[in-house]
Amino acid sequence: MAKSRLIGSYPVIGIRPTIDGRRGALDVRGSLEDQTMNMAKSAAKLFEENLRYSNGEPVKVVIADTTIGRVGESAACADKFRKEGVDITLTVTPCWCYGAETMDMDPQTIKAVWGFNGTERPGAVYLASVLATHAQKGLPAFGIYGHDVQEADDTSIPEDVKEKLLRFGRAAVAAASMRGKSYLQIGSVTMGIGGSIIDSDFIESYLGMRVESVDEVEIIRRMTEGIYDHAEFEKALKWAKETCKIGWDKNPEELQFSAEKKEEQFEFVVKMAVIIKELMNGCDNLDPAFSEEAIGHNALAAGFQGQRQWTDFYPNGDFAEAMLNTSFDWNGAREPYILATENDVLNGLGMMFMKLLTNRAQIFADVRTYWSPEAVKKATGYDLEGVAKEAGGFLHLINSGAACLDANGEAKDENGNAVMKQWWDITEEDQKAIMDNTEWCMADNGYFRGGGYSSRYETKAQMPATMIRLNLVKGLGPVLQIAEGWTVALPAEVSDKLWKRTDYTWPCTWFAPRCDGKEGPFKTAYDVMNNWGANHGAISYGHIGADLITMCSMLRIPVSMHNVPEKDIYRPAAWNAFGMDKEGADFRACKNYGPLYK
Ligand SMILES: C[C@H](O)[C@@H](O)[C@@H](O)C(=O)CO
Ligand SMILES: [Mn+2]
Repeated sequence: MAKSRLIGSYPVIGIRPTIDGRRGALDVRGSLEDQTMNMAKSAAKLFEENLRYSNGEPVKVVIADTTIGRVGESAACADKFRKEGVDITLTVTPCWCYGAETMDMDPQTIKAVWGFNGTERPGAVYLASVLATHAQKGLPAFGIYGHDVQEADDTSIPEDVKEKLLRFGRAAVAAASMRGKSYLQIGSVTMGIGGSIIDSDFIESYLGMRVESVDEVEIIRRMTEGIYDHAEFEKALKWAKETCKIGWDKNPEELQFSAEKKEEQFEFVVKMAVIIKELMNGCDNLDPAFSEEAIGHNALAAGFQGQRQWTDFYPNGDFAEAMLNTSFDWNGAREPYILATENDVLNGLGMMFMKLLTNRAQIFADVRTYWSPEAVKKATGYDLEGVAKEAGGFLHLINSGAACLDANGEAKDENGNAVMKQWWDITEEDQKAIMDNTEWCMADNGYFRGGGYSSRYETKAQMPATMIRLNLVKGLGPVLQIAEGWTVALPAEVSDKLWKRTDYTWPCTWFAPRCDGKEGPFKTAYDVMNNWGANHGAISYGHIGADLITMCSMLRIPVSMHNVPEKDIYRPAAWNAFGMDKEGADFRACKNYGPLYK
């Protein structure tokens, strides 16, 4: 599989088996060595078998050389972990240990502690004690304590413990993967959209990333001076000509470009995609004269201005945006890029959060329209059913460009269900089905005077989905909104009527949030939209709200709105000290701890 060229380490998980240090005639420590180290090995195996980096490789896990009974062993472990690039630690124990001596004191690591629920030794008592010490020292840690007592020789991991360990692991790997990578802004503010006014301080202090910025003229320079991988471009163009189904031209006759011009624009937009890829990740195949350009911007995510100026004059960036966000291209299945359109950096970061959590391609969309049951009935005669009916209507998610093609739902799982797969599972058959169900229509001349193409598809299947929005509020800082729900499969004639009332040549997804009918932002789909923080949403396959909540607590980004069941909310133990109202406590705790990289 094609590998991305992101430079910089991926976060390593370090397991810290802690133990009661007492020797003497009964040798308490000696009696616990095997059980303690076996816990560490079980946890390491669980992580290695279930967690992957965004490049598809299994997460690397290291275990301390010895169990940790006194501070000298804590220091030796910290030293080893520093050398191994450990960003995340899990302390495990079946017994009492001396918290302040054995805890992970590294302010930069993301921490969890698993106290074995076996009553022979007080592992749970250590857990409670060391979590209190973590709170006292301003080093919040996640606590894991199994619900049911286990036999002392039981090395299995109960399901509830597994769920917390893996949620912690996925969120911590996602959060720590951002460290040291770049967000690349191509162009600048788009049509006055606030989300495209980049806030470097937020990206640096909350995410540990840096902001890179290039003017869009850099794309023209590279085209003009041939600063791109020519073989890659030829391969991309050949693939695109064979694979992209050209749709129709909706523009008035007098504004339509000639066949030659359209052909020229198609080559232009494919070359844009190759060049933006190389801007993000560099390229080993450039002419040696371009050794500077070969380095790239080490971008984990990027944004393209997308509208306007460029699009008033040049063919648009929709092909580049759509293809880079998709789980494959002319090189086959590969790690999806994150490329936001309209330079909405906040939406691009939301897409990045969910790509890192799921290793799936992401959708960028306008939260365009709420359709009530009454409005749908009036416009189409159709009575809502299923999830759309339960949500009291649905939302039209549609934006030109940066919606991954995976979202047309043409990839199928082993049972034939529509799915947006983790990128390494995408088959040739999936790729063909996805491309066969995508058209590339001429760009709307009203919005894109410079021409180009827009990807067009409809998400025809019902799939679980999560829509988020990262907002910046002056005086408060970053907040995240989360709406779990489902894509809606509307009857073709109903979808067509509604879609035709707006941008019929753009990618279209109907979305029904999970609503509860109670007063508040999740009463109906209308309330979700009416409370949404901006014009855009980032949408992922799956119900991943709980993972997002855990990851946001690691990043100290409070969650201002969500429909995740309370039982699934998992944050550092110290959050409990900030009150019983989970949302308020989250705000107070995030404010108290502040950004990780301040
Ligand atoms: C009308 C604007 O040109 C479109 O881009 C609009 O649909 C948007 O996406 C604004 O976010
Ligand atoms: Mn938009």
